[in-house]
Amino acid sequence: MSRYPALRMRRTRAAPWSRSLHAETVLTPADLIWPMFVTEGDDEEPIASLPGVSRWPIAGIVDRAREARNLGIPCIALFPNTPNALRSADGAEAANPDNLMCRTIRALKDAVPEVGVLTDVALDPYTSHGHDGLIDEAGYVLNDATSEILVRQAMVQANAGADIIAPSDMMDGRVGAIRDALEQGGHANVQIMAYAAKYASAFYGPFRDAVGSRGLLAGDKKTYQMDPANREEALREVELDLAEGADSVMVKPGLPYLDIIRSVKDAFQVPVFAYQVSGEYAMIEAAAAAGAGDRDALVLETLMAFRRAGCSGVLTYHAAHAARLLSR
Ligand SMILES: NCC(=O)CCC(=O)O
Ligand SMILES: [Mg+2]
Repeated sequence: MSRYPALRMRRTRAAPWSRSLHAETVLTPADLIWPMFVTEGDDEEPIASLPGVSRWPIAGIVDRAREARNLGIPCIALFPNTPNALRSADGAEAANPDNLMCRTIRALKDAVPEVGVLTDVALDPYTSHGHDGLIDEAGYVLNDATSEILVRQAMVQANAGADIIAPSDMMDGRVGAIRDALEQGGHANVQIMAYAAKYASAFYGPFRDAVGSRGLLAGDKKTYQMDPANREEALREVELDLAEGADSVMVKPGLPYLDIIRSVKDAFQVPVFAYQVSGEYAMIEAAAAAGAGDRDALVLETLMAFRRAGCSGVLTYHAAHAARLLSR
Protein backbone atom coordinates (compact mmCIF):
# COMPACT_ATOMS: atom_id res chain seq x y z
CA MET A 1 0.00 0.00 0.00
CA SER A 2 2.81 2.42 0.81
CA ARG A 3 3.74 3.19 -2.72
CA TYR A 4 3.28 5.79 -5.36
CA PRO A 5 0.88 7.49 -5.93
CA ALA A 6 -0.48 7.12 -2.39
CA LEU A 7 3.00 7.64 -1.12
CA ARG A 8 4.67 10.80 -2.34
CA MET A 9 7.86 11.80 -0.52
CA ARG A 10 7.54 15.31 -1.97
CA ARG A 11 4.19 15.94 -0.23
CA THR A 12 5.74 17.07 3.08
CA ARG A 13 8.30 19.21 1.24
CA ALA A 14 5.73 21.26 -0.68
CA ALA A 15 5.52 24.29 1.66
CA PRO A 16 7.89 26.06 4.04
CA TRP A 17 5.65 25.48 7.07
CA SER A 18 5.63 21.76 6.36
CA ARG A 19 9.38 21.58 5.84
CA SER A 20 9.81 23.27 9.23
CA LEU A 21 7.40 20.85 10.84
CA HIS A 22 9.22 17.82 9.47
CA ALA A 23 12.79 18.96 10.10
CA GLU A 24 14.55 16.20 12.03
CA THR A 25 17.40 18.43 13.19
CA VAL A 26 17.57 21.98 14.46
CA LEU A 27 20.50 24.37 14.53
CA THR A 28 20.47 27.33 16.90
CA PRO A 29 23.09 29.82 18.11
CA ALA A 30 23.19 27.77 21.35
CA ASP A 31 24.88 24.98 19.36
CA LEU A 32 27.92 27.11 18.55
CA ILE A 33 31.30 27.69 20.16
CA TRP A 34 33.23 30.66 18.77
CA PRO A 35 37.03 30.20 18.63
CA MET A 36 39.07 33.40 18.82
CA PHE A 37 42.70 34.47 18.84
CA VAL A 38 44.19 36.79 21.44
CA THR A 39 47.32 38.86 20.93
CA GLU A 40 49.43 41.29 22.94
CA GLY A 41 49.21 44.98 22.12
CA ASP A 42 46.33 47.27 21.34
CA ASP A 43 45.46 46.54 17.74
CA GLU A 44 43.26 44.17 15.80
CA GLU A 45 45.41 42.00 13.51
CA PRO A 46 43.60 40.52 10.48
CA ILE A 47 44.78 37.01 9.51
CA ALA A 48 45.37 36.85 5.75
CA SER A 49 44.71 33.12 5.36
CA LEU A 50 41.50 33.40 7.43
CA PRO A 51 39.66 36.28 5.72
CA GLY A 52 37.23 37.91 8.15
CA VAL A 53 39.01 36.55 11.26
CA SER A 54 41.41 38.65 13.35
CA ARG A 55 43.59 38.33 16.37
CA TRP A 56 42.29 40.67 19.05
CA PRO A 57 43.91 42.29 22.06
CA ILE A 58 42.30 41.40 25.39
CA ALA A 59 39.83 44.32 25.24
CA GLY A 60 38.74 43.18 21.77
CA ILE A 61 38.21 39.63 23.01
CA VAL A 62 35.99 41.00 25.78
CA ASP A 63 33.97 42.90 23.16
CA ARG A 64 33.62 39.74 21.07
CA ALA A 65 32.41 37.87 24.18
CA ARG A 66 29.71 40.51 24.68
CA GLU A 67 28.79 40.04 21.04
CA ALA A 68 28.60 36.28 21.59
CA ARG A 69 26.30 36.77 24.57
CA ASN A 70 24.03 39.12 22.59
CA LEU A 71 23.85 36.59 19.75
CA GLY A 72 23.00 33.67 22.04
CA ILE A 73 26.36 31.91 21.57
CA PRO A 74 27.01 30.20 24.91
CA CYS A 75 30.74 29.65 24.80
CA ILE A 76 33.96 30.99 23.28
CA ALA A 77 37.27 29.16 22.75
CA LEU A 78 40.56 30.97 23.27
CA PHE A 79 43.92 30.59 21.50
CA PRO A 80 46.95 32.82 22.12
CA ASN A 81 49.49 34.24 19.70
CA THR A 82 52.43 34.16 22.11
CA PRO A 83 55.14 36.77 21.42
CA ASN A 84 58.11 34.98 19.85
CA ALA A 85 60.43 36.10 22.64
CA LEU A 86 58.35 34.03 25.08
CA ARG A 87 58.43 30.83 23.02
CA SER A 88 60.95 28.24 24.16
CA ALA A 89 61.90 24.61 23.61
CA ASP A 90 59.91 23.53 26.68
CA GLY A 91 56.95 25.89 26.21
CA ALA A 92 57.23 27.02 29.84
CA GLU A 93 55.16 30.15 29.16
CA ALA A 94 52.11 27.86 28.90
CA ALA A 95 52.19 27.38 32.67
CA ASN A 96 52.82 31.02 33.58
CA PRO A 97 49.81 32.16 35.66
CA ASP A 98 50.13 35.64 34.14
CA ASN A 99 50.47 34.59 30.51
CA LEU A 100 48.29 36.11 27.80
CA MET A 101 45.69 33.35 28.10
CA CYS A 102 45.28 33.70 31.86
CA ARG A 103 45.03 37.49 31.68
CA THR A 104 42.37 37.12 28.99
CA ILE A 105 40.40 34.54 30.98
CA ARG A 106 40.39 36.82 34.04
CA ALA A 107 39.24 39.81 31.96
CA LEU A 108 36.45 37.73 30.42
CA LYS A 109 35.22 36.30 33.71
CA ASP A 110 35.28 39.79 35.18
CA ALA A 111 33.37 41.49 32.36
CA VAL A 112 31.15 38.78 30.80
CA PRO A 113 30.93 35.92 33.32
CA GLU A 114 27.79 34.50 31.70
CA VAL A 115 29.70 33.35 28.61
CA GLY A 116 31.54 30.03 28.96
CA VAL A 117 35.28 30.11 28.37
CA LEU A 118 36.91 27.05 26.80
CA THR A 119 40.69 27.01 26.88
CA ASP A 120 43.13 25.09 24.74
CA VAL A 121 45.70 22.90 26.47
CA ALA A 122 48.70 22.06 24.25
CA LEU A 123 52.12 23.61 23.88
CA ASP A 124 52.16 24.57 20.19
CA PRO A 125 51.51 28.30 20.71
CA TYR A 126 54.39 28.38 23.24
CA THR A 127 57.17 26.21 21.78
CA SER A 128 60.00 27.44 19.59
CA HIS A 129 59.59 24.31 17.42
CA GLY A 130 55.82 24.50 17.02
CA HIS A 131 55.07 21.04 18.44
CA ASP A 132 52.36 20.39 21.01
CA GLY A 133 54.84 18.96 23.51
CA LEU A 134 58.45 18.53 24.54
CA ILE A 135 60.73 16.94 21.97
CA ASP A 136 63.82 14.75 22.33
CA GLU A 137 67.02 15.05 20.25
CA ALA A 138 65.37 13.18 17.40
CA GLY A 139 62.37 15.51 17.41
CA TYR A 140 60.04 12.89 18.91
CA VAL A 141 57.32 14.38 21.11
CA LEU A 142 57.68 12.96 24.63
CA ASN A 143 54.41 11.78 26.10
CA ASP A 144 54.79 11.66 29.88
CA ALA A 145 57.05 14.69 30.28
CA THR A 146 54.64 16.71 28.13
CA SER A 147 51.68 15.55 30.16
CA GLU A 148 53.22 17.00 33.34
CA ILE A 149 53.47 20.45 31.77
CA LEU A 150 49.95 20.17 30.34
CA VAL A 151 48.63 19.56 33.85
CA ARG A 152 50.30 22.76 35.03
CA GLN A 153 48.97 24.62 31.99
CA ALA A 154 45.45 23.38 32.70
CA MET A 155 45.73 24.40 36.35
CA VAL A 156 46.77 28.00 35.66
CA GLN A 157 43.85 28.27 33.25
CA ALA A 158 41.39 26.82 35.77
CA ASN A 159 42.76 29.08 38.50
CA ALA A 160 42.21 32.05 36.17
CA GLY A 161 38.57 31.04 35.73
CA ALA A 162 38.38 28.75 32.69
CA ASP A 163 35.10 26.82 32.49
CA ILE A 164 36.11 24.07 30.07
CA ILE A 165 39.64 22.72 29.74
CA ALA A 166 40.18 21.37 26.23
CA PRO A 167 43.37 19.33 25.80
CA SER A 168 44.20 19.28 22.07
CA ASP A 169 47.65 17.70 22.28
CA MET A 170 46.79 13.98 21.85
CA MET A 171 49.20 12.77 24.54
CA ASP A 172 48.10 9.49 26.12
CA GLY A 173 46.84 9.75 29.69
CA ARG A 174 46.62 13.51 29.93
CA VAL A 175 42.86 13.67 30.49
CA GLY A 176 43.10 11.57 33.65
CA ALA A 177 46.10 13.53 34.91
CA ILE A 178 44.30 16.85 34.37
CA ARG A 179 41.07 15.55 35.96
CA ASP A 180 42.97 14.44 39.08
CA ALA A 181 44.70 17.80 39.37
CA LEU A 182 41.42 19.70 38.94
CA GLU A 183 39.74 17.61 41.65
CA GLN A 184 42.63 18.08 44.06
CA GLY A 185 42.92 21.76 43.19
CA GLY A 186 39.36 22.70 44.08
CA HIS A 187 37.99 22.75 40.53
CA ALA A 188 35.46 19.92 40.71
CA ASN A 189 33.09 21.74 38.36
CA VAL A 190 35.61 22.67 35.70
CA GLN A 191 34.80 20.53 32.67
CA ILE A 192 37.11 18.70 30.31
CA MET A 193 36.29 18.59 26.60
CA ALA A 194 38.83 16.16 25.19
CA TYR A 195 40.10 16.53 21.67
CA ALA A 196 39.76 12.74 21.61
CA ALA A 197 39.96 12.04 17.88
CA LYS A 198 42.20 14.71 16.43
CA TYR A 199 43.63 13.82 13.05
CA ALA A 200 46.97 14.81 11.53
CA SER A 201 45.26 16.97 8.94
CA ALA A 202 46.17 19.32 6.12
CA PHE A 203 43.26 21.57 7.15
CA TYR A 204 45.07 23.33 10.03
CA GLY A 205 47.24 25.72 7.99
CA PRO A 206 45.49 29.04 8.64
CA PHE A 207 45.26 28.25 12.37
CA ARG A 208 49.03 27.91 12.50
CA ASP A 209 49.30 31.35 10.91
CA ALA A 210 46.90 32.69 13.53
CA VAL A 211 48.92 31.40 16.50
CA GLY A 212 52.24 32.04 14.77
CA SER A 213 53.47 28.45 14.69
CA ARG A 214 53.39 27.69 10.95
CA GLY A 215 56.91 28.98 10.20
CA LEU A 216 58.29 27.34 13.36
CA LEU A 217 56.91 23.85 12.97
CA ALA A 218 59.58 21.28 12.25
CA GLY A 219 58.19 18.17 10.54
CA ASP A 220 54.61 17.03 11.05
CA LYS A 221 52.42 15.83 13.94
CA LYS A 222 51.84 12.27 12.75
CA THR A 223 53.42 10.60 15.80
CA TYR A 224 50.69 11.99 18.05
CA GLN A 225 47.71 13.03 15.94
CA MET A 226 45.67 10.30 14.24
CA ASP A 227 45.99 8.83 10.78
CA PRO A 228 43.05 9.94 8.56
CA ALA A 229 42.77 6.28 7.50
CA ASN A 230 41.48 5.20 10.92
CA ARG A 231 37.99 4.96 12.38
CA GLU A 232 38.17 2.14 14.94
CA GLU A 233 41.15 3.81 16.53
CA ALA A 234 39.00 6.92 17.07
CA LEU A 235 36.52 4.86 19.06
CA ARG A 236 39.33 3.58 21.29
CA GLU A 237 40.62 7.13 21.79
CA VAL A 238 37.15 8.29 22.79
CA GLU A 239 36.61 5.33 25.13
CA LEU A 240 39.88 6.05 26.93
CA ASP A 241 39.26 9.78 27.33
CA LEU A 242 35.80 9.08 28.73
CA ALA A 243 37.24 6.52 31.17
CA GLU A 244 39.77 9.14 32.29
CA GLY A 245 37.02 11.63 33.08
CA ALA A 246 36.26 13.66 29.95
CA ASP A 247 32.83 15.31 30.14
CA SER A 248 32.59 15.62 26.38
CA VAL A 249 34.66 14.59 23.39
CA MET A 250 35.62 16.27 20.16
CA VAL A 251 36.29 15.10 16.64
CA LYS A 252 38.57 17.28 14.55
CA PRO A 253 38.60 18.35 11.71
CA GLY A 254 34.89 18.44 11.01
CA LEU A 255 33.34 17.94 7.60
CA PRO A 256 35.78 15.31 6.25
CA TYR A 257 35.17 13.32 9.47
CA LEU A 258 31.36 13.27 9.77
CA ASP A 259 31.51 9.46 9.67
CA ILE A 260 33.68 9.51 12.79
CA ILE A 261 31.24 11.80 14.57
CA ARG A 262 28.34 9.47 13.77
CA SER A 263 30.30 6.40 14.83
CA VAL A 264 31.26 8.00 18.13
CA LYS A 265 27.71 9.12 18.81
CA ASP A 266 26.32 5.66 18.08
CA ALA A 267 28.92 3.92 20.25
CA PHE A 268 28.86 6.28 23.26
CA GLN A 269 25.84 8.24 24.44
CA VAL A 270 27.90 11.27 25.43
CA PRO A 271 28.14 14.88 24.23
CA VAL A 272 30.15 15.00 21.01
CA PHE A 273 31.51 18.22 19.53
CA ALA A 274 33.18 18.89 16.20
CA TYR A 275 35.74 21.48 15.25
CA GLN A 276 35.10 22.96 11.82
CA VAL A 277 38.73 23.96 11.48
CA SER A 278 40.50 26.87 9.87
CA GLY A 279 41.09 25.19 6.51
CA GLU A 280 37.40 24.35 6.28
CA TYR A 281 36.50 27.97 7.03
CA ALA A 282 39.00 29.14 4.42
CA MET A 283 37.55 26.76 1.82
CA ILE A 284 34.05 28.14 2.32
CA GLU A 285 35.32 31.71 2.12
CA ALA A 286 37.36 30.93 -1.02
CA ALA A 287 34.40 29.22 -2.66
CA ALA A 288 32.16 32.17 -1.91
CA ALA A 289 34.76 34.67 -3.12
CA ALA A 290 35.15 32.71 -6.36
CA GLY A 291 31.41 32.74 -6.94
CA ALA A 292 31.30 28.96 -6.57
CA GLY A 293 28.68 28.97 -3.83
CA ASP A 294 26.50 31.15 -1.63
CA ARG A 295 28.39 31.88 1.55
CA ASP A 296 25.42 32.04 3.92
CA ALA A 297 23.93 28.84 2.55
CA LEU A 298 27.26 27.01 2.71
CA VAL A 299 27.77 28.07 6.32
CA LEU A 300 24.34 26.97 7.47
CA GLU A 301 24.33 23.71 5.50
CA THR A 302 27.70 22.61 6.84
CA LEU A 303 26.73 23.45 10.42
CA MET A 304 23.44 21.59 10.09
CA ALA A 305 25.38 18.56 8.80
CA PHE A 306 27.30 18.43 12.10
CA ARG A 307 24.07 18.44 14.06
CA ARG A 308 22.60 15.72 11.84
CA ALA A 309 25.75 13.62 12.32
CA GLY A 310 25.17 13.73 16.08
CA CYS A 311 27.01 16.77 17.40
CA SER A 312 25.85 18.62 20.49
CA GLY A 313 27.72 21.63 19.18
CA VAL A 314 30.34 22.90 16.77
CA LEU A 315 33.42 25.05 17.14
CA THR A 316 33.38 27.32 14.11
CA TYR A 317 34.99 30.59 13.06
CA HIS A 318 31.64 31.33 11.38
CA ALA A 319 29.86 31.27 14.76
CA ALA A 320 28.90 34.96 14.91
CA HIS A 321 27.88 35.09 11.27
CA ALA A 322 25.83 31.89 11.59
CA ALA A 323 24.16 33.14 14.77
CA ARG A 324 23.15 36.32 12.97
CA LEU A 325 21.71 34.32 10.08
CA LEU A 326 19.84 32.04 12.47
CA SER A 327 18.23 34.86 14.40
CA ARG A 328 16.60 36.57 11.47
N1 LIG B 1 44.03 23.10 18.87
C1 LIG B 1 43.20 23.85 18.02
C2 LIG B 1 43.54 23.71 16.60
O1 LIG B 1 44.51 23.04 16.26
C3 LIG B 1 42.61 24.34 15.61
C4 LIG B 1 42.92 23.97 14.21
C5 LIG B 1 42.25 24.81 13.14
O2 LIG B 1 41.30 25.58 13.35
O3 LIG B 1 42.72 24.66 12.02
MG1 LIG C 1 44.07 9.85 23.38
